Amino acid sequence: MDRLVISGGTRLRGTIKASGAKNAALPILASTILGAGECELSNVPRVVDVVTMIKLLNLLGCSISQEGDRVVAKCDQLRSSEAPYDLVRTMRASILVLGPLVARWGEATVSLPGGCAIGSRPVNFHLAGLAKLGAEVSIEHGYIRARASRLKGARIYCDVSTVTGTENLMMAACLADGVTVIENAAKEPEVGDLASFLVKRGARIEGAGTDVVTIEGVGQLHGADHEVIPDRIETGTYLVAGAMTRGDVCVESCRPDHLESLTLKLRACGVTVEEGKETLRVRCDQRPVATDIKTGAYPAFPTDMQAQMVALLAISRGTSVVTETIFEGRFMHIQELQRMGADIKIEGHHAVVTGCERLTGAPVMASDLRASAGLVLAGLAADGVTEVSRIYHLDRGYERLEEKLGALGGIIQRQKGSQSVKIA
Ligand SMILES: CC(=O)N[C@H]1[C@@H](OP(=O)(O)OP(=O)(O)OC[C@H]2O[C@@H](n3ccc(=O)[nH]c3=O)[C@H](O)[C@@H]2O)O[C@H](CO)[C@@H](O)[C@@H]1O
Ligand SMILES: C=C(OP(=O)(O)O)C(=O)O
Repeated sequence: MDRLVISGGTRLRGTIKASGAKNAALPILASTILGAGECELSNVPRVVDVVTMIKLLNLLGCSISQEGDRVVAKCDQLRSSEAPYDLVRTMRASILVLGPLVARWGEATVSLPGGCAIGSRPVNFHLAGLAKLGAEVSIEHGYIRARASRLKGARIYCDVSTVTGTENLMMAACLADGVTVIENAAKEPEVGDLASFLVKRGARIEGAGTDVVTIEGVGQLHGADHEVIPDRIETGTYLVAGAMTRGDVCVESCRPDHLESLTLKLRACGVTVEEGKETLRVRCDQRPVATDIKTGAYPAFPTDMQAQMVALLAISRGTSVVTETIFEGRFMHIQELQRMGADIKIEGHHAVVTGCERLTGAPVMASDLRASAGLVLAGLAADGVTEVSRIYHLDRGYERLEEKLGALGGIIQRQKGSQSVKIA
């Protein structure tokens, strides 16, 4: 298994470009099932989750090819309506083929996503919503089975705002008879990006990006071209890296308006943040100061940036309270940060972080995608060498991470399998 070996203590400086958003590209790719006609997508990140989604769609009968950041997709016929456990267990977002398959082909068999290191992640709202749209839904032998000769528009209220749940139901409703209204819909920018793509393909959707989305079903969707929005979590990760290493980092081709909850908190920590139209630059020449963080649904502070901010607060002046409200098991990075000298106590869904002057490099183990990112940032700011193992989690969602950090002056190398790397 690959590991990252990081020699900490270098101030990161320079400019890098944001990649396309994984969490927008995945539902957009899944939505290609909804109609015939070629779709050309650009700014698609080259990450393992995208490769997995393309593999799954090809298995179902779509024809998808990727070259660089461009993907050409066509879905004229279906070979299978089953998303097998082997693929779904590696990527929870595979659940996103459920709504499109039922809507276009009348049936779907999708493995229930496996357990995940960030807590229980039920899909009950996806299933209840599909049932409201008239699908017959059951769970058999670990698989969700859904059938409907034609879905029918309905009013769907989600008790909790769910990102992939909203996306699944919005896609399904595009081909339903009549009007669907999703209430307490997720407002994340990735939901809005999916809706823009669907509208280009002939869907009738209003209100995406607000908590009430209205979809009027149409007979079919056609092909369209689309550029995926920049990845706000990847952007945020590099900004926090700049701040933690007392550096000067600029991320280009990003969306500052999608990152306001983060830039507000970075400023509260004493970091200088400059916003351009499509750029964000952070500068920090002293120890950041403590601030409290509470994760929540967009536009609140993203849970996907929590681990990275905990790493920053671990070296800040003062004590911060970090409250995780979305996933109960999303503090796995804390135990590893403690191994690097961080002073953090977990009290239920709060982490009390008392900043220390310096972290010290150590071997640490990644438990999920953003926990891994938090550990990499801690390693960049720490004294000495940090080895982050199980980085297959990182590869799910960060494109060319070592290359981008290396371009900023970070000393970071990938160690393949049992190979050992010496860092001067
Ligand atoms: C591929 C993708 O876009 N992943 C993102 C998506 O995940 P994902 O869409 O899985 O997360 P949700 O928005 O669904 O989860 C939000 C909350 O709702 C709960 N819930 C969700 C669905 C359901 O049927 N029942 C239920 O109880 C979850 O347990 C969680 O507590 O949003 C999360 C929250 O911003 C992010 O961390 C993930 O990066
Ligand atoms: C949790 C994440 O992804 P997923 O929902 O695909 O597990 C993430 O992107 O941080």
